[in-house]
Amino acid sequence: MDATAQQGTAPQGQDAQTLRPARPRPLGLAEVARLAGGSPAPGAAPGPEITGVSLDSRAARPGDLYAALPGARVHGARFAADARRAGAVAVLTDAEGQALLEGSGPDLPVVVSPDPRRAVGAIAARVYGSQPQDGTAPTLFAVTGTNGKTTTTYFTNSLLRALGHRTGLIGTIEILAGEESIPSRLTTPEAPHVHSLLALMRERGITAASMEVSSHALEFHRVDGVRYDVAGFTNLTQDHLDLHGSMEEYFAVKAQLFTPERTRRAVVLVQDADDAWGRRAAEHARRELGAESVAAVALTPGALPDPDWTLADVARRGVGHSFVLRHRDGRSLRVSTGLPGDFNVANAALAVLMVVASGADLDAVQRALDETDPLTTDVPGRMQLIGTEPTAVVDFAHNPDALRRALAAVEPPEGDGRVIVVFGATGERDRTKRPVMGEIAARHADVVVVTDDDPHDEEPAGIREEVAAGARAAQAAGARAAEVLVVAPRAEAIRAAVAMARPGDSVLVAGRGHETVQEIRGVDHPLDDREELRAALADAQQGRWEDR
Ligand SMILES: CC(=O)N[C@H]1[C@@H](OP(=O)(O)OP(=O)(O)OC[C@H]2O[C@@H](n3ccc(=O)[nH]c3=O)[C@H](O)[C@@H]2O)O[C@H](CO)[C@@H](O)[C@@H]1O[C@H](C)C(=O)N[C@@H](C)C(=O)N[C@H](CCC(=O)O)C(=O)O
Ligand SMILES: Nc1ncnc2c1ncn2[C@@H]1O[C@H](COP(=O)(O)OP(=O)(O)OP(=O)(O)O)[C@@H](O)[C@H]1O
Repeated sequence: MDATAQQGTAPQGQDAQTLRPARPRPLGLAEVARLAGGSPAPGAAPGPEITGVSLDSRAARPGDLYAALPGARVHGARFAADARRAGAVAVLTDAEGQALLEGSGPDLPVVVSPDPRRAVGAIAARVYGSQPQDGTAPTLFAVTGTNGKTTTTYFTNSLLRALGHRTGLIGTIEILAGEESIPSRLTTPEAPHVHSLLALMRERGITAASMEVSSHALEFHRVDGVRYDVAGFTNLTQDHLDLHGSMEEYFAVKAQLFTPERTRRAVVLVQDADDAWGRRAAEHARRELGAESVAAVALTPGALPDPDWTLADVARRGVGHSFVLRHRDGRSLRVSTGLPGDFNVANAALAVLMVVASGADLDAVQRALDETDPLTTDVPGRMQLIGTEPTAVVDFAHNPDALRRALAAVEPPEGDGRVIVVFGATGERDRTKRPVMGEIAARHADVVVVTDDDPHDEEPAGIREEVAAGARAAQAAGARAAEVLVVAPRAEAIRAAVAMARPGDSVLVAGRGHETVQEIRGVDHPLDDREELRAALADAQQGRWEDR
């Protein structure tokens, strides 16, 4: 999977980078310097007021402050001349950037800050007026956690719409700030885009918005200057250790969202008594925000000693589930979702309780749930059912926990069908999860077909081998898988899986979900798992007819 894949159906040229609110609030450089905790560089002319912010020269617009940030590969100061050509009127940078600009930099006023990335959010919030305290800003929901963010934001949005809101959305699949879908390149956009989108939503009369907040977003200050009305925590399991180094650090970054600076209220899911991260998230949120501002949710009995809400009466309803949410004061809600997987029970519970935490009337929420079934909304590439004989599902599971749960969700009910899984691992990202995912596949599937995900600049065969090694080791230790195959390219692997499948089997194509391009050595190749799976199923069907 690759969060940078382009999606959506917006008119050409519209994306989070180009959309800006119509009425920015011009800001003088002295104020910029104050917000940045820095100072205008010696000798800099007072400079004009800024009307926008960009941290990428390629997205700079006339009147912008160009934030020239130190990057992993290069310092943004190297692109200050490009930003100026695009119309930027001032530069915000650090001491290293200032040194780079001296002599060869463009003739623009420079504000020097000890930590310019940290300042961008506050400046963008001011210049775009993204969250004024006059009641015109949309009620804002954030969802964080390793898995379930996209699904939960779609559920939240759908329920809010059922309650009569005009809604906005910012996430991995798309951005909705009006009628059209805007392509999304990141799960959480950069701070200037977050603030400009929130301001745009306000201008467009959107009354409630949900957004995904990734750990990258918190680490890179992308949501600084935003205060949410309700923040939700789905779960924490292994992912992104390449960025965070350890689970402890990963948790610490996520926990930042549950502080008074960033949210008024919180809803935290705790899976079971072994869910140490969920418990810690609940304790942390209660400590930071006050117990009365936190709804801690026990998804199973004993998950928490003192839950605010508990989940009860979970029952299958079609491919999905129905369940009841009970508050310790006796209030309750009947909820159902048509999306498969026990994890979608958790996502649905979180969405409903976030809306309740925002102040929605419980009876109105119950009516909306009963009358419009809002949690049966489609979520592209998330447990998306492509065929029924065999059961053929495309899912975005791209880390160990998600893969394990997605495999459990496609288990044939009678137990006589097989589970066939096709998946790979992303190049240049968390290598430690490759053998772990291989092992999980071998333990929960009968046939494992290892293939490519987004290799990026890494050698694909090596990635496949690391995944397959985990599967084979588990197989040797007696795991369920009868076969472990390595097939590339991915379209071939999908065909191979479908060719093997009998009508009672399940085929899960995991890892890429809604994505429509595969990036190999800097080149995007069109590839949509849903189309490939559909085509393979149609061909197999045709073959069966011809054999008759
Ligand atoms: C690993 C990571 O997150 N990197 C982020 C980081 O990039 P970087 O430090 O490598 O930047 P760089 O290429 O060295 O460039 C330095 C600076 O020069 C600027 N620049 C660069 C070139 C140019 O022509 N003009 C220009 O202005 C860049 O905008 C940057 O500010 O800073 C950039 C902006 O300052 C981010 O856009 C970039 O995110 C990249 C695009 C990315 O792909 N991030 C992914 C991993 C990500 O954030 N994913 C999470 C979700 C993950 C998940 O849950 O699965 C997400 O929220 O999407
Ligand atoms: N609550 C959950 N717990 C565990 N796994 C989940 C949960 N919800 C969804 N999943 C699995 O994780 C995959 C990704 O789901 P979703 O896109 O909703 O999460 P996400 O947090 O937005 O992921 P990403 O940040 O990578 O975009 C799904 O396709 C499914 O396999």
